[in-house]
Amino acid sequence: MSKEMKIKDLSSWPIKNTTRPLIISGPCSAETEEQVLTTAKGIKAAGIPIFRAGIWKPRTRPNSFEGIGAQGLIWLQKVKAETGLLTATEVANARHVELAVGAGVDILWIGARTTVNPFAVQEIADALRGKDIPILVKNPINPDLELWIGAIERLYAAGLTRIAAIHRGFSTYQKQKYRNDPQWQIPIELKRRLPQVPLFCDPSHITGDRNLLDEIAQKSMDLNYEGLIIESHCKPEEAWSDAKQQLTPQSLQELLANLVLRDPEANNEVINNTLGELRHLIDDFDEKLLELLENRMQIAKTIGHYKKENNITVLQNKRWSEILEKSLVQGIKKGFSEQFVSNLFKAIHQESINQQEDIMNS
Ligand SMILES: O=C(O)C(=O)C[C@]1(C(=O)O)C=C[C@@H](O)C=C1
Repeated sequence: MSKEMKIKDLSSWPIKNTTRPLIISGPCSAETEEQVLTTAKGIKAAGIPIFRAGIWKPRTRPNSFEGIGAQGLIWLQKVKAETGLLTATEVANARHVELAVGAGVDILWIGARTTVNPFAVQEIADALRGKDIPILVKNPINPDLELWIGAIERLYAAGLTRIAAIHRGFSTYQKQKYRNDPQWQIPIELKRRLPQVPLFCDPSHITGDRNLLDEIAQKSMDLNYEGLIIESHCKPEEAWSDAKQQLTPQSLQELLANLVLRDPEANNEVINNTLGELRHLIDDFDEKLLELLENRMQIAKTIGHYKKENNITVLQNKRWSEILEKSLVQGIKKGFSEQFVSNLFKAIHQESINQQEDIMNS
């Protein structure tokens, strides 16, 4: 179903100017009427067209602030009336949909903790049947592309056509540089599979740190994302949730002004020819890489037959450790990341194991 989904681009959203990147910003949570309206005025002054605020907050621990609830929707109505901004909020069940749509919220999003649950997504899709409101789907907290696509398909099947995706990173067990691991290959694969779905980056949730927002926002622009959803607050350090990752509308305006926007494609013959020649060289190397891998695999298969005849196990842990360690040293010297060399050789080794297993069992 994915390929055939006729999802409309951002020009179909009720916004006058959808030049890339489309920005959605506002506080993590609506806290007070004053905080919502003051932040919204800052967002308006920063030239941002869509104001976001969490009304219902799914929090990891029950003693955290879990959102102001439905009364916050009245504040969003005031934002609309006083600033003309479009409003957006998160929905996690049919009741949220009913209340948010009833209050005139313009855009909805489904959070990462909801995308993981097909029952919840289906409930939201059913509640939205017949209402083609723009909706954004955050990636699930676990790195499962199929769940992310599945949520988009459920909404599309309910008749929604203005669906976008939000990349907010993936939960990790150990604390790393970022709060949520970006795992860029997953949104890149989403773009390959569903090129028609506009993709937003959420640097606030990826980084968890306002000092790191700019590098993630820039990277997402270099990967050709269509939009950014970034949390902002009139007094970020006093925020009731996610205080470290929010920034003032003024700082956000500076961050956006510093983004370098590059063209998705070259529309100049000289550039296209040069790229064409270089890509030709890449094609040649890719072919050679596959030939080399084929030759390597021939040897692994010969070893497989020999192991079978002599009743030796497929996995040779000591030899495999030697290969990995030596390749890491050599690969890092050549300027590759440890992660890349490790992933590459693990994939090669796994394929060797699979092919030797076939030989053993044939
Ligand atoms: O050295 C071997 O015994 C092999 O079968 C080759 C090979 C490899 O592909 O590098 C494959 C499986 C073993 O676990 C170790 C290494």
